[in-house]
Amino acid sequence: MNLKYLDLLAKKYDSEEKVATEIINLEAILDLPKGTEHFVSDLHGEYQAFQHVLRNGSGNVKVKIRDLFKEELQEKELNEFATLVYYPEEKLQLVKSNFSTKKELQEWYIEMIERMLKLVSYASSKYTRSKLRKALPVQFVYIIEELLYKTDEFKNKKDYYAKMLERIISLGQADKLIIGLAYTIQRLVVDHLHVVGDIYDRGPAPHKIVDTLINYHSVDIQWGNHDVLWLGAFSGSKVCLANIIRICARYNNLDIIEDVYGINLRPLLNLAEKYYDDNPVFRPKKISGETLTEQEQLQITKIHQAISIIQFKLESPIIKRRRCFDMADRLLLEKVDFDKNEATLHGKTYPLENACFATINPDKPEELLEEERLVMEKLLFSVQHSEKLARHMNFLMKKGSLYLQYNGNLLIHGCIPLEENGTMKEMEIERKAYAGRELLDVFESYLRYAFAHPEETDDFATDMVWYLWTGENSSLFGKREMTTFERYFIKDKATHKERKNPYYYLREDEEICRRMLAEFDLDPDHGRIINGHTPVKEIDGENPIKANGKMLVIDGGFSKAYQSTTGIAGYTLLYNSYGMQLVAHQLFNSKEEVLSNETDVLSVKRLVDKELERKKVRETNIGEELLQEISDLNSLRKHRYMK
Ligand SMILES: O=P(O)(O)OC[C@H]1O[C@](O)(COP(=O)(O)O)[C@@H](O)[C@@H]1O
Ligand SMILES: [Mn+2]
Repeated sequence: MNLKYLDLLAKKYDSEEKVATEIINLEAILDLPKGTEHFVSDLHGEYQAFQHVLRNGSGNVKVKIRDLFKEELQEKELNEFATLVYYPEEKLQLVKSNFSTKKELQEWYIEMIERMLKLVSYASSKYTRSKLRKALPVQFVYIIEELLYKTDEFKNKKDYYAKMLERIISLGQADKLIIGLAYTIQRLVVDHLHVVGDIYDRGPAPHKIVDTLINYHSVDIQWGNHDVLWLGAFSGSKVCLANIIRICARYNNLDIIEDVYGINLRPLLNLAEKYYDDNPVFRPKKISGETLTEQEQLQITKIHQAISIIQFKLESPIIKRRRCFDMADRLLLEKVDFDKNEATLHGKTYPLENACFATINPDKPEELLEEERLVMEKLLFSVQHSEKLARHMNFLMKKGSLYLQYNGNLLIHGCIPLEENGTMKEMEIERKAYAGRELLDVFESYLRYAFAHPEETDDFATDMVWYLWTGENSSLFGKREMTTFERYFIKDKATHKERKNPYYYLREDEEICRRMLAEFDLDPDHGRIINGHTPVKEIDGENPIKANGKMLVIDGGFSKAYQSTTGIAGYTLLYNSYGMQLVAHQLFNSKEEVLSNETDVLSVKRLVDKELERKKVRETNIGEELLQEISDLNSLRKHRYMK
């Protein structure tokens, strides 16, 4: 063992007793049941729905409430109490106005605080006291601990506890205590959160999701193609930047760019006003509940066209300079006959609809107008100087990766590109062929390089980030082509098809999933692959549990825009010491609805697997780290203290 390291360790544990105490503590933790993991994916800016799933722990809070109180409370009371735990601030306001006397309110407070304490105690039963302490609201740690650990066998302290509760109320602290306890409960029911990609795009508040994650006690992220698009823009890729603005315009979310991240869209708007007019296919999508004036709609429609054309222009030079991307068939502007207004794709000629090509020079279709070039320069400058975006993107980098092996499972947003015959698909990058895990590692190293060098905007690494968004071999995209251009301009739906990588049907095959797990050094007998990215169409009877349980697809579509195709409002997954459960969530409208109706959004659980023996911390990733720490401490003990 490295002596310097032992010296360092000896500073922290400077007596034999301290070493022994820590060893005993860590060994005890190893035998505790494994903490609950919570998996979510494809949040797509749906902050409120995400909040709801977090707050109810995918139904876990309700289960615990039921376990504890089903004998003494009616269904209605159980629901009311659950709502108080999910949304304490709002619920307190609603309830308090119902009481006519102070006494009634006081009794209610006492009852709620006692129930909450019971729930905290139950939800924390598999944690150490020290871990629970960290989850308690700091300002009330002392009081809560006193109340939680009241061992009042001799009834000596009865008055003492009653007095304490009374004083909490009379000193006006009851609301704060209830709120603090509610958040403690939310935190205790989930030990660790995995976000399997696609936080950004389509929905209105991805930034609020990221802020929530930044404050979350324990989380990791597997980037989705949409997240990588934002990372790409921040890393200097103008084509990624054009894409994020295009998608925000399409879904009427430009305020994320302007108001949230402080990026000035005025230059783009000026350009758009100059060259574009109304165009039905570029009108912002209408998601229920939103109202826009005609003028606002028109403005967005123009911006949407301006940025889409810039995007298509920016794609061409990249495709040309990066032969290994093998995307020549996506040089779409070159396939257009601007006089006849038609395009020839794969030997077939199609008329173009909704044309808006005023800024295109037919002889050099990829060339940006000077005005367009300047707009993009300015946009990139503000993107790279937005403090808030920097904070959010840095967080995505710090907590994120392309894939993750965690407690025996493989978490990945999209796919592992495969050939039809099930072998790993190769891609040649800078004269070397990569496939499977190696390919993903290479992708990730380019992304990290691009992010670390935002001033390099046209280098290979930055282009590669765009490839991760849209390239055939991208593990995040997993389709042969992205037919954005065709969907805007060609009527024939056959051209809109995006052919999926064979992975998407081969993943039904257990043997293939086993091989992929082995590729990532995971045990095929116990591991599973957890995917997001492709909405599971419950409506059509699609099953999210595939390959005999080796493959779980949890994109049920938080995205409002996609709910009509999936029929539900998202899947999440829970993995506790007893096994794994898939949770299907019914449509979530708003927290106001939950608060007023007391109806929790229905969550249907499906057992994926039941552990024969309760899983312990010892068998987890954290367990492995603890075992290493214990072995280090034992060395310290041997070499420093046993003389
Ligand atoms: O529905 P929209 O906004 O047009 O987006 C469609 C595009 O989104 C994609 O599905 C990628 O987004 P997802 O990762 O959410 O599937 C592309 O394949 C497709 O071209
Ligand atoms: Mn995706």
